[in-house]
Amino acid sequence: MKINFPNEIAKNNDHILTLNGGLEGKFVFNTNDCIGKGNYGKIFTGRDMYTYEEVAIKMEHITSMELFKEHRNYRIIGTGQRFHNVHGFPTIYYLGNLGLKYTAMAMELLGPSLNELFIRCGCIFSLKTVLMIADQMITRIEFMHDCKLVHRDLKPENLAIGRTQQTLPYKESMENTIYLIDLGMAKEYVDPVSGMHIPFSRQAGVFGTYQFMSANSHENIEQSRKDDLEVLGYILLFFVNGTLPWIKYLENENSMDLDKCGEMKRTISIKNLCDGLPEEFAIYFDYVRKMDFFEEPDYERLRLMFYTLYKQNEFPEDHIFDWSAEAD
Ligand SMILES: Nc1ncnc2c1ncn2[C@@H]1O[C@H](COP(=O)(O)OP(=O)(O)OP(=O)(O)O)[C@@H](O)[C@H]1O
Repeated sequence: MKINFPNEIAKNNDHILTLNGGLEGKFVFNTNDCIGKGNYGKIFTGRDMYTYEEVAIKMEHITSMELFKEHRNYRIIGTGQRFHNVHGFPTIYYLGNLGLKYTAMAMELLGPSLNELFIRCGCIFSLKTVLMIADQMITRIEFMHDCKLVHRDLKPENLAIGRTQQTLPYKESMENTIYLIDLGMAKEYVDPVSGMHIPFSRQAGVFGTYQFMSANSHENIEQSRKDDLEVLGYILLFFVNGTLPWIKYLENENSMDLDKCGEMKRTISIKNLCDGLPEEFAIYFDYVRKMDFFEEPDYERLRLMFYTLYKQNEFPEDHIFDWSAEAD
C-alpha cells in the first residue's frame, strides 16, 4: 500500500488509506479529513468498514514512539474503565503500522475540544460552565490517578466533549460528557514492581504546555498528582477570566520568557491570582499549593466545594454548558 502523509503530494486516490486491524476492524480514512494536529502527528476522521462507525485515526511517524506510549496508557485506563463502568476517556480500537513509515491508532471519535468551544463562545466561559467543567475534570483526574497515572499535559485542547447521538451504529449522545484525551505524556507515579510512589526528582525534564504547566514542571521537578490539580486550576482560571497573568510572557513565540512565566506561577499571591473570583478558587489553589509531592488529593472535598458554590449561585442542574446551543 502506498502511504501518503498530508505533507507529501496527494495524487489520484493516494489520500485514501486503510488501516487493517484484522478482527479488531478495518479502518478507512482520507488524509484530507484532518481534524487536529499536535507536535507528533495528525488526527483524521475515518470509518470502521465492519461496523460503519465513524472513528478518529491518530497517525505519527513510525520513529516517534509517542503513540505506543499513549496506547499503553489508554489500555491501563480502559481496563479500569470497563471494570468500574466509567465514562470520559475515548475507547481505543486498534494500534498498528501503516506501511513502513507510519503508526496509526483508531479511536472513538469525539466532538470539539474545549479550546475550540472556548473560542466559539468568545474566549470566556460563564461561572456556571466553569463549575460544571471543574466537577467533571476533578472526577476524570481522580480516575486517572486511581489508575496510577498522572496526565502531565492537561490543557483545553486535551479536553473534548463527546458526540451527539449517532444513528449508525446507534450510540447515545455524549455531548454533556467532557473527555480527557492525549495520554502521550502520562506517566505512572507508582512503580509497578515495588508499588512505591516514584521518588522526588529535580531532573525530571519539562513536561506540559507552557501556558498551563505547573510551577514545578518549569523547574524540571518530577510531577505528581498535585501538579495535575494545579494545572486544572489554571485551566479553570483561564476559562473564567479569558486569560492568565503570565500570558504576556508567552505571547511572542520568538521572545517567550519562560523563566519569568515559571517565576510568576511560583510567586504570584493567591489573592492576586484569584482576584475578583469567588473565594473557592483561592481555597482550591491554597490547598493545591500546600500539597506534598507524595500526597493523595482529597478530590471529594474539592468537588463538593465547587458544587456548593454552584448551588449557592442557584444554577440549575440542567447540564447546559455555554456551548450547548452551538455544539454539533
Ligand atoms: N478522538 C478524537 N476525536 C476528535 N478529535 C480528536 C480526537 N483526538 C484528538 N482530537 C483532536 O486533535 C487534537 C490533537 O490531538 P492530540 O492532542 O491527541 O495530538 P498530539 O499530537 O498528541 O498533540 P500535542 O502534541 O499538542 O500534545 C485535539 O486537540 C483534538 O482537537
